[in-house]
Amino acid sequence: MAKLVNADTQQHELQKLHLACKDWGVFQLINHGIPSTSLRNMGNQVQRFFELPLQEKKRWAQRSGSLEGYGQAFVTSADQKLDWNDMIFLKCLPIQNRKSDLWPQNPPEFRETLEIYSEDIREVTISLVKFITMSLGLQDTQISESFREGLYEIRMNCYPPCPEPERVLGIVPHADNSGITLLLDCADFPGLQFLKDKKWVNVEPIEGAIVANIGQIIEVMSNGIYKAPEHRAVVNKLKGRFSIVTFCYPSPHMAIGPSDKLIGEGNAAIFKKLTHAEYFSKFFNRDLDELFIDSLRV
Ligand SMILES: O=C(O)CCC(=O)C(=O)O
Ligand SMILES: [Fe+2]
Repeated sequence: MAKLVNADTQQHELQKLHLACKDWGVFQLINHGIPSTSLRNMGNQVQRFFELPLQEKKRWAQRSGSLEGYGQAFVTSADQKLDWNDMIFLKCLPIQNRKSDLWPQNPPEFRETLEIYSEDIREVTISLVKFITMSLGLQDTQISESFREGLYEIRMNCYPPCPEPERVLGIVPHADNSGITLLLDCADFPGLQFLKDKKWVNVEPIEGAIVANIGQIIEVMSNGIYKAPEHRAVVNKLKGRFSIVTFCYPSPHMAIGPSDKLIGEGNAAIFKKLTHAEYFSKFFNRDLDELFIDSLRV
């Protein structure tokens, strides 16, 4: 990530970050420190995995009742239109959370590339969250440091070309339940869109950049100053697209609630304080007719 050198420049950059987090909840990171060759390797491994024959990919298929492994997102109702999406979802950090039987051994460098990539993403996350808390005016490093022992879960998406792209979505509109999400877009045409002022806005892929968006945990910690933006993926008639999406969560020991420094003196907490376990239990038992974020309000 760009080193912020003098105090004026730093204040100016923090103000820009503040506006990006407040008005958009999403921005593109350049000069983040991960070499572009390493991003390219990761993209290549994921593409090579998805291009394997179905029977081969199924060696790492999801087990019943879990999203981890190769497969598709949960079907939540019988009349649901399915996402035009194939994925492999793997818990990457901490290392003890890895289910190595679900980590592909084909292509042969897949595992090692993913190991390196997840460590790189963790470093970027810790510094990015530090700057995000600074842009909120918080002087503590407790939040950013909690991402050092955080959870890093990677969803690799494949959106095949679709003969009738206007009739389906790659991923239906949603906000992420993460702290932040870091997305590597492997395409050279847009597919990811964010809702801004009731309109869908394309993210134009920038070679070597990482798309960062605020997740609902940072929304809660910021007491709603920053919002987890709604987004979706659309598909293309002629071209397939891959994306590599890391959901970054703070340490499970960290409570999920508005930062103490942002409440009091006329600022009431708008979200409850929950343990990590309570937050996830609420998420997995959520009422699908209600927005998850609304169930977190006081
Ligand atoms: O692939 C994309 O562009 C979006 C993916 C996404 O939003 C997700 O996996 O949560
Ligand atoms: Fe998402």
